[in-house]
Amino acid sequence: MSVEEFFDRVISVKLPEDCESLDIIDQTLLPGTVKRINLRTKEELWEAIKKLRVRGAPAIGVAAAEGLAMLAKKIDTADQQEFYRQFKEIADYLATSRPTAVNLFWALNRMDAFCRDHLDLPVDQLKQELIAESRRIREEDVQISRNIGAIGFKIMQQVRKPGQPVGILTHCNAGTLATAKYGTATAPMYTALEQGWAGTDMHVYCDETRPLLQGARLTSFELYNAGITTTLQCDNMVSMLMQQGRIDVVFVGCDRVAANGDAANKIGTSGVAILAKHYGVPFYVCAPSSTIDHDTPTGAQIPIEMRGPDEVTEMWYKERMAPEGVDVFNPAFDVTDHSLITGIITENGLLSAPYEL
Ligand SMILES: CSC[C@H]1O[C@H](OP(=O)(O)O)[C@H](O)[C@@H]1O
Repeated sequence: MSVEEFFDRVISVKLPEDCESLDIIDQTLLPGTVKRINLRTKEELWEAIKKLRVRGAPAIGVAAAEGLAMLAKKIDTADQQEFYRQFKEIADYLATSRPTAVNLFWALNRMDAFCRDHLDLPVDQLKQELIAESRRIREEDVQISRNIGAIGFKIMQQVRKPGQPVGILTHCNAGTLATAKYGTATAPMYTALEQGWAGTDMHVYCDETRPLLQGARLTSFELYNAGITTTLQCDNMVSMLMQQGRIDVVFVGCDRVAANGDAANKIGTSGVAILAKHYGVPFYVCAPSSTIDHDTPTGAQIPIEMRGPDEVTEMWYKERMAPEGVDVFNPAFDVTDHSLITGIITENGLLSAPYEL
């Protein structure tokens, strides 16, 4: 299967030409079942984001933009003010689905601003323009990933030991499934393939990423199917991999970068960063500039989504693996201090400390 065929198979969000629904791969069923579902209402889209059927900061942004355009097309009025009232009501509702990934709010705000700036148009024409704007957000995300991939591929070439595949560790899924196409943390790997590297020129170690196992279910699924040498490990095995010298570089995605460079990403990322610092492994955050939140001064102000206990105690087990009623701590993200980040790879270039974003 070619890289392009692979992308076509796993593209996570699609807005069909008729714009009657938003079609997503239900990521909660992966890797065992690749099933596309058609979202037609704001409630279905909200639930899909909340339950991580569509997930990953950039993919959530694209889904929100294209989903909002799809829902706006169904608003039944010719009056611009009434159209905007209903449009804004949908956007505000979608904004309540998840709190941490800033791309959700960035995309909704961009669509809202576009709508307000074009309210002079007849409603039917405005609907088409909103669809076009949402597709621009998608295409921009593809180009953003390409730019991140090009920078990350250069880093891979720099850290590769002679005669060996470059050892890469990643946490969670910041791949094709989390974006419009190339991923962010995986963009360097896919770029390497497009630049003629063989899958055996790199060896990617995927953290399973408890409790929702995005690394096991999604990243290893993506990379293994793309023909890249892939190893899956439990999150508590990272130290040994680094101690054995197997990891040359860490690439992770992110959900929000604060103005001082602190980065929120999937829970467990900050631990990886601390280990990388200890073992002298370069640690890069791959961040579309839309993920950088200039209005949030430090990581301490980033809202961290807290999720339910079942994801920890019983979601993946035949029997409960903890006593009924035990208290469970289940933050979906943590914040990596900027002092632990070697560089932030954005579509506009590689940012290094001190971060003044
Ligand atoms: C391309 S960044 C994706 C980012 O989003 C993931 O969170 P979730 O699976 O809860 O949506 C994770 O933090 C990834 O790094």
